[in-house]
Amino acid sequence: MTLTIALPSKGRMKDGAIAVFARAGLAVSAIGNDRSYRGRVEGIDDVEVAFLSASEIARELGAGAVDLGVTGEDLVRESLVRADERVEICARLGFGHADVVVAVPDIWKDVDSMADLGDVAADFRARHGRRLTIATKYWRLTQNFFSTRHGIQLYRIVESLGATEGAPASGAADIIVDITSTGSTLTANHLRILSDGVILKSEACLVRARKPEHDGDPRMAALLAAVRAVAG
Ligand SMILES: Nc1ncnc2c1ncn2[C@@H]1O[C@H](COP(=O)(O)OP(=O)(O)OP(=O)(O)O)[C@@H](O)[C@H]1O
Ligand SMILES: O=P(O)(O)OC[C@H]1O[C@H](OP(=O)(O)OP(=O)(O)O)[C@H](O)[C@@H]1O
Repeated sequence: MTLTIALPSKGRMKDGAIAVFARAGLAVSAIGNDRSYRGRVEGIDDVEVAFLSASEIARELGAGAVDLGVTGEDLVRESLVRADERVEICARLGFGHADVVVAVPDIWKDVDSMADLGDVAADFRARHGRRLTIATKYWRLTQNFFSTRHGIQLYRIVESLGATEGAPASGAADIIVDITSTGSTLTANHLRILSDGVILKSEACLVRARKPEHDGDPRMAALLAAVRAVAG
């Protein structure tokens, strides 16, 4: 049986993933020309590479359609219900660092923590005639953090697929949940992370689909050992 490794075809994760594999002695090349979405690892015949987008890699790992993949932990935890039952994070790769955070307008001076935000949410309908709204593409992470972790139930998620930080200023939502690395987009949009508002500290990870046939497969053991030796 051929093992399939999914690597990012584009975007932030692509170069870092190829570089980690190269350091691990696994030289990845595209089959055919550079636009090809299939590749191979030089010198290893029964392993194939599929080039996919980072978010697709998370979904394909969850479905068991690929064996190993490199993608962001945020995408794994957002895309998959009970992610730890379906996949294993085998190594943290030391690039693609970004935090998924709860951020509020700077001018909300009295709101520093999730508890403060809970108070605001509880009063919101009485004050404004509607629920507190949160712009995000991270539905699952937001619901888990607000409802399960902090017991905040009175809010509404407004889906945002881009320029999320602009939502409070445009009136599309009151607050946001989004990914940040340098923090400059938040600052430019007059937003502030709550003191306990970091939902997840994400980075690029080597992730394995949990499949029984991997147990005792020397190819899987060798791939994991090689990448782990150079991770971080
Ligand atoms: N500053 C950052 N902003 C956004 N994502 C970042 C940042 N730094 C690291 N990342 C990581 O990169 C991932 C997004 O990468 P990319 O845009 O290539 O993925 P994608 O969602 O598959 O792309 P697309 O939406 O085009 O299909 C994030 O989910 C996160 O893990
Ligand atoms: O904390 P920072 O370093 O400012 O980075 C965070 C920003 O970068 C990403 O957006 P990007 O503009 O790259 O576009 P994208 O939403 O298409 O990923 C992300 O969605 C944030 O908006």
